[in-house]
Amino acid sequence: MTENRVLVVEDDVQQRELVVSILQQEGYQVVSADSVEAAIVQIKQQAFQAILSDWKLGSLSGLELLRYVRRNQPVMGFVMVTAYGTIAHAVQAVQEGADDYLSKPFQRQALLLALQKALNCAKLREQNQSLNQQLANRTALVGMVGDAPCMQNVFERIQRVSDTRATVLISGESGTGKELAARALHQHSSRSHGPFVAVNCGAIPETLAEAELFGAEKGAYTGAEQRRVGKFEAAQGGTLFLDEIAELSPAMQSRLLRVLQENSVVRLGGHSEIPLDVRVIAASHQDLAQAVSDGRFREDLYYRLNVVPLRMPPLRERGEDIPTLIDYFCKLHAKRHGVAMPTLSQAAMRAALDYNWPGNVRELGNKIERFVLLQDDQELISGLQGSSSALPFSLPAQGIDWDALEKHCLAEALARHNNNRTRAAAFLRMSYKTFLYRLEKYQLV
Ligand SMILES: Nc1ncnc2c1ncn2[C@@H]1O[C@H](COP(=O)(O)OP(=O)(O)OP(=O)(O)O)[C@@H](O)[C@H]1O
Repeated sequence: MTENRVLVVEDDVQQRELVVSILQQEGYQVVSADSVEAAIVQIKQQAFQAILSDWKLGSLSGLELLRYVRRNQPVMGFVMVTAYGTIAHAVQAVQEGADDYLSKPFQRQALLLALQKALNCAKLREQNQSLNQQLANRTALVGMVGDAPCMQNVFERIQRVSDTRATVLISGESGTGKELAARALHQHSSRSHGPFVAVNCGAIPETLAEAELFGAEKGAYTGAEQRRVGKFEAAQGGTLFLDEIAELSPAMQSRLLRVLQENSVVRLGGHSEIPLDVRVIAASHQDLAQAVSDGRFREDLYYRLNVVPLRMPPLRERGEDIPTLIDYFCKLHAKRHGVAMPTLSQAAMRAALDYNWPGNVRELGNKIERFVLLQDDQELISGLQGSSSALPFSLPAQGIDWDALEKHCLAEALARHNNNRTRAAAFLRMSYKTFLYRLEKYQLV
C-alpha cells in the first residue's frame, strides 16, 4: 500500500466535515460520501485502503455498505460508527466483517486508533492474499497439485534445493510423483536449459547396464559397432534421474559410486576420463535403508545418494487433496480428449474419498481419465468400492482400547495438520461438528 486513502461515509454534514478534517490533519487522503450509493460510486472509481462508515444512512444502512465491501473488496479496512447505546449494531458489524467500531460520540484519539486498526487489518489481508497467490503460483510452477501440508513441505524442499548440485534421493510408493518431483527439481534449477535424462534402472538388462549408463567405445563388447554415449554423458549440463535405483546390481552400484565420487566417467573399453557436470537425482519405491540393512544395497552409495532425502507422501495420507486432484485430472483429460468436463456425483466423490488409492496419483489420474471418456458415474463408483473398506492396518490379536485409539487418532490428525481443525476433520473424513464434539469428549480442545 503506497498511501492511505480513506472514505468517510456520513450523512450528517457537520459530523462528516469534522471527521474529514481530523483525518486530513493526520496526513490521510480523505474522500467523503453522504450515502451508501454515493460511497459505492466512489469505491468503483478509486482504490481506498479503509472506509469509516456511519450505521444510519438514510434508507440504507452502513451494514449494506459493509456487505458490499466484503463481497467486492475483501481486503479493505472497515470501521463502523454506531449511535450511542446501539451495541447490538456494533456486534453485528464486527460479525459481518468490520475491523472495528466506534460509538458516538467518540474522541479524536479513539477515531484514529480504530482507523489504524482497520488499516493494519487491511494490510495483513493484503499480505495474506499475496502469499496465497505466491503459493498458488508455486504449486502451478512445479506442475504438482497438492495443498496438504505434507505436499507443501515437499514443494518447499524442492524450491530450497533445486538450484544446488546436491544429490536428492526421492522415496515414495509407486505413482506418488517421484519422477514429477525430479523434473520439478530440474526445472527450478539453473540447469533447466540442459537435458533431463531419466533412466529406469530396473528396466536395463544387466549385461547392458554399464554401457547404457557410462557409455562404450566401439568394439568394447560384442555388438558394439560404434561408440555409444552413456546416460551420464547425455545428461551433461543437466540432470540425470536414476529411477528404481535399488534394482542396480552390486557391480553397478560400485561403479556408480566411483563415478559419483570422482565426478567423471570412463566409457566401457575406453581410457580417458570424461569430466561430468551432471546433477544426479535417484528414486526408489523400495525402502532403501532397509535394502542396506538387508545387505542388498551398498551403504556408502546410500549415503552418497541420500544427501537430501525427499519423501513423496502416499495419497491416502493426504485425503484433502483428492477433490483438487480430481478436478485437475477432469480438466486435463477433458481438454486432452476434447470432451466436455464432467462433474462427479456426491456418491462418486464420497467413494473416491473412502478409497485407499494403492496406486496413488497415477491410479487416480487413470481412473479419472476413464471417467472423463465414459462419463459413467456408476462405473467409477464400482471401481472404487473394491478395496474401499480395507484399512491400511489390522487390529491386534489381543484387541484394542477403543477410546485410547480414538483419542490417539484425533490428536495425530491435529498434529499432522498444524492444529488446523478443518483439515484435521477432513483428514478423518468427519464433519467439523463431529470432530469438535469428539475433541471435547477427550478434552483435546
Ligand atoms: N502431485 C501431483 N500432481 C499432479 N499430477 C501428479 C502428481 N503426482 C503424480 N502425478 C501424476 O501421476 C503420474 C505418476 O507420477 P510419477 O511417474 O511421477 O510417479 P512415480 O512415483 O515416479 O511412479 P513410479 O514409482 O511408478 O515410477 C504421472 O502422470 C504424474 O504426472
